Parts: sequence; structure tokens; C-alpha cells
Amino acid sequence: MVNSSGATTAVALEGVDVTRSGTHVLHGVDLAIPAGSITGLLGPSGAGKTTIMRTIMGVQAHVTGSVTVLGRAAGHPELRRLIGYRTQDPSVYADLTVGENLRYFASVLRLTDVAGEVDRALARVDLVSMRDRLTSRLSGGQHSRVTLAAALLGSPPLLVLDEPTVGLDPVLRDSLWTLFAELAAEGHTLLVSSHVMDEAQRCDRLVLVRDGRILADDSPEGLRAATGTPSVEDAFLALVQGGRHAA
Ligand SMILES: Nc1ncnc2c1ncn2[C@@H]1O[C@H](COP(=O)(O)OP(=O)(O)OP(=O)(O)O)[C@@H](O)[C@H]1O
Repeated sequence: MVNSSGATTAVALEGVDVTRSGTHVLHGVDLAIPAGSITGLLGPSGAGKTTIMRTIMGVQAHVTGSVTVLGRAAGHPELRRLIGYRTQDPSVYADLTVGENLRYFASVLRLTDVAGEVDRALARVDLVSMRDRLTSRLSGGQHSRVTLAAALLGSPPLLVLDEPTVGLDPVLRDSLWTLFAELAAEGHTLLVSSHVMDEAQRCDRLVLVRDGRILADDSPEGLRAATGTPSVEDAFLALVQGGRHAA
């Protein structure tokens, strides 16, 4: 899919509504995520970021509207090997070592070069020295990076990362954003949620969400220019008071 600016669209949501436990949580969401770039999904707690990610992954119930991911309907079996999904909750086994966890997930994905994939994923998140450490004995930041390494296995073209930097110190956060930029430069598409506005500057595109609606979808510079504000945080506040903005 190619959008009006000529960029390929990796993920497209059109008129998406979601109801969770009887509550209407997404309202007419339209979203086009450009391929080969970092899109930040930003908004306050409860805005709907995780629900949008679950919808893209095809694991969210009670979805209406259209959701196309890498040219297929969300949830299509072929997408399992094409998307790396890092949930907010730890999705690795505490009683396995770091290496065992990654070997297990590489086997589930039926990757051919399991050992090579595990080596590459560990190196990318700087955890080679922790390979034989029990996952339950890792620090919070190390644990978070094992979960990210699992999402990187097989080098999937689309990475959906739900708050991957939460709880990390500033140095680690910075190194992860450097990794995200490297992945995007290699052609991966990244959708990264955060409620830390200073991370917005590291994204190519920002989608601001509030109360299940898209408030804005633009580059960081475009957002600041359109709202006449010095920071994305200020732009967000201006939009909350003024309504929707799209580039
Ligand atoms: N299992 C559930 N049943 C009912 N409502 C839910 C459920 N999970 C989330 N919600 C509601 O859906 C809305 C969106 O939640 P969601 O988790 O998508 O927000 P979020 O932006 O990811 O928040 P956070 O930054 O705190 O993770 C919230 O109002 C939340 O209370």
C-alpha cells in the first residue's frame, strides 16, 4: 500500500472501533503507519495505546472497521513471523535462563538458524554476558531487554513495542532508542508506545491518542509548528484544548 506522499504504509486502520468489557474504548480510529520508520504512539494512561496495538496484532476482541497489516488482515496466520510484539507484561519464563528463553521462542517461530538468531538478538540488546543467567535473577531493565530480544528474533519487518523503555534508566533508554533508529534504518517498521513525551523527539512520526481517539498524526516538527509550541508535550496540551490535527 502506498500513501499520498509516496511512502509505503505498513499498517492501516480505518474507522476502527473497539469495545472492551462493554466499554467503548476506541472511537473511529484512522491510522496509517509508514514503513521503515519509527512511529510513536503517545498518550496518557488509559488513552487506548495498548488497545490499538492489540488490534494491530489481531488479538483484540470486538473490533469493527478495517485493520490491514503488511498487506494482510490483522490476525492472519502469516503475520505471526512478520511481527515482533513486545507486551507491557513480561512474556519470558522466569525459570529458564536468558539463552533458554530465546532458544525456546526461536523454536516456536520455527526459525532455521536458532543459535545464530539467539546470538544476534542478545547482541542487539547488549545481554550476551547474561546468556546463562536465570531470568528470575535479572534486574528489571535486563528483564525488559530479554523480552525485547524475543521480539527481535527472526528480524521481523514490523516491531510493535508496548512501552519498551518503561522502568529503564536514562542511559539504557538512550541506547534502546539508538537501537530502534538502527532497526528503522535497516528498513524495519517500528510502532513504539510511550507516555514519556521526551521520547517523542526520537520518532519519525507521532500519533497522539486521548480517550480512544487520535488527536494528532504528524512529525514532531510538524506538530510543534502546527501548534506553535516549543515541545511535543506543549503541543499535546494545546491539542487537548483545541481538537484534532493531521499532517
Ligand atoms: N480488559 C479490559 N476490560 C475493560 N476495559 C479495559 C480493559 N483493558 C483496558 N481497558 C480500558 O480500555 C481503555 C484503554 O486502555 P489501554 O490499556 O489501551 O490504554 P493505554 O493507553 O495503553 O494505557 P497505559 O499507558 O496505562 O498502558 C482504558 O479506559 C482501560 O480502562
